[in-house]
Amino acid sequence: MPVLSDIPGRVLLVGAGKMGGAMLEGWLGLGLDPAKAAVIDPGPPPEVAALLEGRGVALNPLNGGPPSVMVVAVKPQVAPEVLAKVAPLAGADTLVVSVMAGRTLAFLESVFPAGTAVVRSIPNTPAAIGRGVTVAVANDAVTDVQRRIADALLRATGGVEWVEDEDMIDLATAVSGSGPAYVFLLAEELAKAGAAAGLPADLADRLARQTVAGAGELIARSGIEPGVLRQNVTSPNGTTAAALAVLMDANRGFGPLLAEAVAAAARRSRELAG
Ligand SMILES: NC(=O)C1=CN([C@@H]2O[C@H](COP(=O)(O)OP(=O)(O)OC[C@H]3O[C@@H](n4cnc5c(N)ncnc54)[C@H](O)[C@@H]3O)[C@@H](O)[C@H]2O)C=CC1
Ligand SMILES: O=C(O)[C@@H]1CCC=N1
Repeated sequence: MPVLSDIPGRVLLVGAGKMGGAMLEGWLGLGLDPAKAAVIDPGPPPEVAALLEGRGVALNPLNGGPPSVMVVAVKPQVAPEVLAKVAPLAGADTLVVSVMAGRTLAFLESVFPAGTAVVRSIPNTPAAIGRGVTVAVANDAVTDVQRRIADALLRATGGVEWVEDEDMIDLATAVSGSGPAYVFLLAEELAKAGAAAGLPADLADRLARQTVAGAGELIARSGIEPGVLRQNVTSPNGTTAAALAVLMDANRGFGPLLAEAVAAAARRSRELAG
């Protein structure tokens, strides 16, 4: 696997918000030369602006020649307008890596010259602490070397799963791309339920956060399947069994609710294709 310091030429990041900023931080942390990175963004958030200034990464450079990689991390809704402006900066050998939800390989190929190498991917926000997971698909123009470069850039924020079938990206968006929000909602609602049941609200909040964080870490570190970890909490006819009878209800439990949520997110991803 190439290390980031080996990437030839420049890496141009278009859109350095939550996701683009987290990726850039990961790249610089893993050895990408700041002089070989550049950002196009009319208004990056203050913490990203500070990172750019602190590390000497060029913001909105007027020249520099075609980058070897252009990473696109603007909102999918503004993609046509933004890409119309930045596409001319790409050269024949530029690899385009998109992290935009919904925007398809066909859309991206329509914006850049025929034959442009394009990777469509979907990361998630634990990328900010190097614990993200990204699912990626490459078009036929992507060379082996370019795929390894894309892999190294995406892997700077966590794991990477490559798929061959682009339809999997909409489904992955609904599971891992949006998934952190489902887990954060669980922490919010668990705290609320605890407070409603009579715990002091601040204690309920601390217990819920620590429970979600600790349970996630246990999955990560133990390597034990979530179903087995669940059973390890569940004493026969005990308190957990009483709660799970509600949460695992075939009609109104987590199962059917999450299936509906995942289907809604995947549908929205397909709508964003534009
Ligand atoms: N936040 C998330 O959980 C995930 C986001 N994504 C994708 O990442 C992309 C970015 O999302 P976020 O970082 O959350 O949004 P964000 O709003 O934090 O960042 C977008 C950035 O684009 C910049 N921007 C706006 N107009 C621009 C222009 N004309 N040229 C260059 N930059 C411009 C904004 O100033 C902002 O810094 C989206 O396409 C989203 O679908 C993908 C997976 C997860
Ligand atoms: O909500 C969204 O559209 C983006 C994509 C996945 C997570 N956030």
